Parts: sequence; C-alpha cells; structure tokens
Amino acid sequence: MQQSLLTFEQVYYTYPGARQSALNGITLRIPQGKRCALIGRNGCGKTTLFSLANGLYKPQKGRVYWQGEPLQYDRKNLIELRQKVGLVFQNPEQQLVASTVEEDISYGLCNLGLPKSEIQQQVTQALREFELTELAERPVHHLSLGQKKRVSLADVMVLRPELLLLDEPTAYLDRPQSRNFMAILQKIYESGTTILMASHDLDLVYCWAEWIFVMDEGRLILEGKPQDIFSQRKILEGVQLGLPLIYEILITEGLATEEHSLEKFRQRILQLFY
Ligand SMILES: Nc1ncnc2c1ncn2[C@@H]1O[C@H](COP(=O)(O)OP(=O)(O)OP(=O)(O)O)[C@@H](O)[C@H]1O
Repeated sequence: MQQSLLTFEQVYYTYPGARQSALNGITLRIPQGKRCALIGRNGCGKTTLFSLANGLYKPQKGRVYWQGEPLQYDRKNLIELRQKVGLVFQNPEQQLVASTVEEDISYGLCNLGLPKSEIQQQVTQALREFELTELAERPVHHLSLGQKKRVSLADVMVLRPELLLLDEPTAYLDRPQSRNFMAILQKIYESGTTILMASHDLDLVYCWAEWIFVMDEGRLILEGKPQDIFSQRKILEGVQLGLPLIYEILITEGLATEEHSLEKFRQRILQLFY
C-alpha cells in the first residue's frame, strides 16, 4: 500500500462564531511522491484543510497525523512540522514578512536557528533556483504579483519540505508567469517533493495531477486518478464543479479511447498551455 505523508482522520473545524463547520469530519490521506490536486466549489474548506495541515489551526475533533504520528502543537513541534509541510498561500501578501527578497527567503532558516554562513549559502542557492538573484535587494512591496508568488514559493522551498501545499498557485498569473511557475513546480516534483495543489482550474488539474481529491461541505466526496474522477459527471455537476473543457473535448471527439492515448494528450496539453 502507498505510504501516506499526511493523514486527516475524522477532522472537524468550525471558525469562532461561525454557524457551520468548515471541516465536517474529513478523512483524507496524502500519498507520498505524487502530484495531487484538491478541488471543490468556493467555501468547501480547501484553505481550512491546508491551515490544519501545517498546524496553523488545530482540529476541534479528530486528528491529523504526519507519517503516522499525531501532530503536536507546541512551538518546537510546530517549527519542525512547518519545515516538513510547506504552505504557499493564494495571496503572497499573506506570506511575505521581511523588507527585501533576500531577507524574506532567509526568515524560515533563521527560525530554525541555523548558523549564519549556512543560511547565506542556502539563500544564495534559492535565489538562483527561483531566478530571483537580480531581485535579492529589492523591497518585496515593489515586486509584481508574479514575482511575489515566486518569492513566496522560494520562502517555503528553501526549507526543503517533504510536502508542498499550494493554494491556487496560478491565480492572477498571466500565461508566461503561469508557465514559469509550472516549470519550477515540475523541478520541485522531480526532486522528490510531494505536492498538493488546490485549484479551480479544472483543465490544469486534469492535465497535471496524478491523484485528485474532491471536497464538498467540509468532507471528501471523491478521490482517484483524473480519468476516474472526471468520468463521474453526475456527482461533479451535483457539487457545481462540472468537467474540464479539455476532458469534454477529448471524450466528445472520441480522441481518447485508451488510457495510454489519454495520458499522451494530457501531457501534450500540459506542455502547450502551462
Ligand atoms: N476566518 C474565518 N472566519 C470565519 N469563517 C471562515 C473563515 N475563513 C473561512 N471561513 C468559512 O469557512 C468555510 C470554508 O472556507 P475555506 O476558505 O476553507 O474554503 P475554500 O474551499 O478554500 O474556498 P475558496 O475556493 O473560495 O478559496 C467557508 O464557509 C468560509 O466562509
């Protein structure tokens, strides 16, 4: 059986003062080494799930496990958890804390209490990897949104997390920035990092993901490979998701009758568009 990195078991979470639970007894296992996607209509609980995944919030009922061990919420364990589970917010403004790009990337390493020389070396490497060297001295509030997104990804990746959580990573990005982001993401995946991406872009999810989770009203309602998920038209329409346009075209034109050709189309479309 595939090992899971992070496991949610019957997890409930209600925001203070809210009448309805944001998470409603969700059980979900994030498989190691896969490109995973999380989809669901607005307000179904995706961001809340991410906030519990890296210990920002604590379940009111149920448990979250990292490699089989229940999460501990004291400061020391949370710092360790956030090194293993990196969370990139939808809006980079929520994430960027320091005045310059270089300082921002060094922030998490400083929290880990690493020696200065090691921090400098890792920051220099991250600046290079994320093509930010020329922006190192720039104030973060002078950057474009695409550049800010790249910095927020570098902030998290400099800690070498085992699991990367991305909330709507391509939202607000233009085509070249989106492509650039997806190319960086592919390298991250190839380096062995498990990725879970929440997205409303069903075409991207269909072409990119190896495993998809579908949430509704704070619960997991489906999970599986892209073709198994998107063949469930009735269920997806029932939760106001519908199908990816690309999948509709492939199916209605009879272009994808075998799993092999479907896979080839998905890869080609990913290269062409993202
Ligand atoms: N800080 C908060 N206080 C109170 N309720 C909140 C708060 N944040 C989210 N909620 C509520 O919790 C539910 C789940 O929200 P969440 O942001 O997790 O959904 P989501 O699936 O990420 O939505 P979207 O796709 O729009 O980003 C929603 O009903 C939302 O209104």
